[in-house]
Amino acid sequence: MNRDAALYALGVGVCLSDAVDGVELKYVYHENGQGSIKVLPTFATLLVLRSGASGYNLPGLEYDPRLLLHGQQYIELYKPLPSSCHIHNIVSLAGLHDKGKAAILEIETKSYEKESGDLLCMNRTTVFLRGAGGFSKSSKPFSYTNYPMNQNPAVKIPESKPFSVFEDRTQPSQALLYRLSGDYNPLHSDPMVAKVAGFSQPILHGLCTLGFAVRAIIKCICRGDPDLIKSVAGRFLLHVYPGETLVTEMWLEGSRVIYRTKVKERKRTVLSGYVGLRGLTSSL
Ligand SMILES: CCCCCCCCCCCCC/C=C/C(=O)SCCNC(=O)CCNC(=O)[C@H](O)C(C)(C)COP(=O)(O)OP(=O)(O)OC[C@H]1O[C@@H](n2cnc3c(N)ncnc32)[C@H](O)[C@@H]1OP(=O)(O)O
Repeated sequence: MNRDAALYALGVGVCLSDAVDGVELKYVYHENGQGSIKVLPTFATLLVLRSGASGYNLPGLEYDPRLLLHGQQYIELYKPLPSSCHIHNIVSLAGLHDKGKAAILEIETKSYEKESGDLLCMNRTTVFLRGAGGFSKSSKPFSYTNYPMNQNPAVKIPESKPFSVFEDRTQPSQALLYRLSGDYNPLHSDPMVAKVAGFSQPILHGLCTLGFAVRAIIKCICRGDPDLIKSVAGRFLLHVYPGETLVTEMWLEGSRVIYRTKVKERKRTVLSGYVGLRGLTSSL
């Protein structure tokens, strides 16, 4: 897993503009005799891929996998992720909604460390299935959720000036590097597949964009300490093309950071959400 964690870190832009970055080198290299590298909290999103399932199969729900988009991600972290362990996942249905033009499916995955039996993290993945809605009566569209409203990633962005802003340029090859962490969906690598899905070229994985945004928060708000991250919520609002520049704006609201990520070249918001922090004691 050490190698997986380092490969993931490179995929979400660690040391992209500075190969000896003082706060990020620890994610890819263990200096000073450290036994292992530090694992980024958003590495938790990859643990979901270890469930072994290749699709979302729900009897009666038909959809075209080529039109599937990642809609939202919610993560709870219960302890820092170890750099090496075996994972046992428990997967359940957290939500299903008929939006007419689309169906929204929410899958919850709890990841346990096999050796200790400890619950490491929970991921709630929302997928937006374009063209798969309309399976219930339009007078009362079906909607089921099994989690509290305060875990909804949709946020209201403050009107005040952001507390901090961080800019990072993704590489044209970013998705090709990120996919090596295990999400091999051809939407991110194959121009023909991307065209069928409605894009002019392959798009970046939503979880890659989220990884860039959370790294920005760790740098600017957590003073480089990834263990301060308790939860992460993000809603993917628009696709990102590899090579575009991500600008993440951050606002502090108590123990939460509200954030918004824009693509600089197109001046469009692509992601927004919040990050829950633990133990942020000193004033910033
Ligand atoms: C057995 C299971 C094992 C578990 C396995 C888990 C595997 C985990 C891997 C998951 C990987 C998934 C594949 C990854 C793919 C990608 O990474 S795709 C790239 C990232 N995503 C994107 O680029 C999407 C960007 N967003 C958009 O393009 C748009 O927001 C949209 C999703 C197309 C929606 O836009 P639009 O059609 O204009 O919607 P609206 O008309 O505004 O809203 C309609 C209703 O839908 C709600 N909604 C809108 N956006 C979202 C969203 N992002 N997430 C959730 N819900 C959304 C919106 O609120 C509306 O609802 P109502 O208000 O009730 O009407």
